[in-house]
Amino acid sequence: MKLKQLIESFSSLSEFSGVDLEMEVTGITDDSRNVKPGMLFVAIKGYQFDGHDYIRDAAKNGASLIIGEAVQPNIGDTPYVLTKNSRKMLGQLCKTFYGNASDNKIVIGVTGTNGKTTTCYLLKHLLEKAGYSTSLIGTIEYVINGQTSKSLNTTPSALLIHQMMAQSTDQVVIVEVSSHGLTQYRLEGITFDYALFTNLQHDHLDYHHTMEEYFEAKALLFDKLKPDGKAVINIDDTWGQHLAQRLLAKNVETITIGHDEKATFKLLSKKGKDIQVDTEGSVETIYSTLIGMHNVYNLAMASGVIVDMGYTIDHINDSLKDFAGIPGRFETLAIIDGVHYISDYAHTDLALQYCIDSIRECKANKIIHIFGFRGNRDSTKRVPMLQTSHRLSDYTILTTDDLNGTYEEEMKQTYETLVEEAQLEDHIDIIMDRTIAIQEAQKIAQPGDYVILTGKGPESYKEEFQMGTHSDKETVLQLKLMQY
Ligand SMILES: CC(=O)N[C@H]1[C@@H](OP(=O)(O)OP(=O)(O)OC[C@H]2O[C@@H](n3ccc(=O)[nH]c3=O)[C@H](O)[C@@H]2O)O[C@H](CO)[C@@H](O)[C@@H]1O[C@H](C)C(=O)N[C@@H](C)C(=O)N[C@H](CCC(=O)O)C(=O)O
Ligand SMILES: Nc1ncnc2c1ncn2[C@@H]1O[C@H](COP(=O)(O)OP(=O)(O)OP(=O)(O)O)[C@@H](O)[C@H]1O
Repeated sequence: MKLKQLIESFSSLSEFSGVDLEMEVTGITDDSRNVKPGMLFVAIKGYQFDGHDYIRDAAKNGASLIIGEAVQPNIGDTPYVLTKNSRKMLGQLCKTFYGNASDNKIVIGVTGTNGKTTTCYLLKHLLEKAGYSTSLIGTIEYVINGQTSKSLNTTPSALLIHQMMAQSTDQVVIVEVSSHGLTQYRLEGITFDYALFTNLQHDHLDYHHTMEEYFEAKALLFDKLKPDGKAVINIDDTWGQHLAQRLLAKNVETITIGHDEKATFKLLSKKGKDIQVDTEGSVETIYSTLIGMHNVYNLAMASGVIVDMGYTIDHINDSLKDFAGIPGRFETLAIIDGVHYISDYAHTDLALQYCIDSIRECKANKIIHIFGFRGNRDSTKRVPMLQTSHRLSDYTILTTDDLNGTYEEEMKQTYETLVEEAQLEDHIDIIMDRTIAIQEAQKIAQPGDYVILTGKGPESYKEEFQMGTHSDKETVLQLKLMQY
């Protein structure tokens, strides 16, 4: 594609003055190692590396044009464009290079602290049952045209996301939208038909610093709605209420979900797993297959979209009958000697509350909760999470999650301090080897008890443990084998 075609939609072309606009651009990358002759290289100042340090490598590899935020480096004949925001520029260029793909599909973005993955999988299932082919880009995997690949980020880089959008021949693309992705312009140039907000809870404050900053990051998704795009907001969440008010003031069509009298998709009551809803005057029941109040919200959010697309609650009920659930989201790993082993990806205080309450819904005798905190991540959520675990479960075992470079001994000391700070004395233990912690739980559990493992979900262990297993599921299945 010629450079002039690539930038013709830009409002200002002054940055490109002096550059040959007739040049052919054969590809775009922000990684010097991937530059091939004729490609355009965008230098990004990152958290780990600075792409500007690799500009000479990119030129040596044959880049036709280099774009960056630093003053012109000495790179011989290779033209250089100075821009204010390389990340944004990367998204804008990719949008045109990959054919404005999101403009021509139904694109649904789901953001919020918790429930993104679950809501996305519910949406995928309900849409496929309605006959739509559906791509999914999220935390667990990327699924494009039925082909699955490993997820690198919940929201991938602008380059990857535009490439996947173009590659997808599916009618719908569902995107899990992280606040990191939004603030890093990974979604620049992507437009949405539906944008969903599940909730905002205390998390990622190592990155966003304050809840207000975190909220504003999430709110950026709603600026990316197509002109006739719609917002779907959980207004039982106070941040959701705030967002809905803001969007309604801007005349953005907004579907509100919640118990509030004013909600467009009103939640009336929950009996067991069944949810009674009022969709603009018509009261119906959704026969859910999912446990827990949090999943009432997730299902209501997905249903809000499906109903708006013209499908009935009957369609939702028929479709839910064979919904298989989601790996590591309240997943039963095994039942050994009458003891249930559950894996859940809860990593906030409220998620833990929902998760442990869900086990109570299953009529558990005793609940043994095993979890840990990630090294070098938001530490302000640790005390409330520990207090919640101790209050709602019968026995808490603190163990290792990903250490992310923190020494195990240091994390152990952190745990000891946390236990002291939270003034917890009984029914709590610290066992740093995650596999041994699970084995110890097995020793004390009785038939009818539940052992709940939170934090890791289906993810592989980053650390090595005594049993040599690589995930909570493998550990539990190994214990089952050892038993018989
Ligand atoms: C801190 C952070 O968010 N980093 C993300 C960011 O990396 P970055 O842009 O800072 O990249 P970098 O590695 O410092 O490199 C800078 C530049 O130098 C270039 N480079 C580097 C080396 C070289 O030889 N040549 C070269 O050109 C790189 O290609 C890059 O363009 O952009 C990358 C591409 O989009 C992301 O993969 C990467 O995610 C890292 C791996 C990460 O762990 N991020 C987490 C915090 C995250 O984003 N999480 C959210 C989910 C959060 C949730 O649970 O809700 C997510 O969306 O995944
Ligand atoms: N609507 C919700 N409200 C609060 N907690 C929830 C909700 N939905 C799920 N959870 C809890 O959060 C955990 C993660 O759920 P899910 O993967 O759907 O969220 P997520 O937003 O995609 O998180 P991540 O991006 O970290 O994967 C679940 O295992 C459950 O404990």
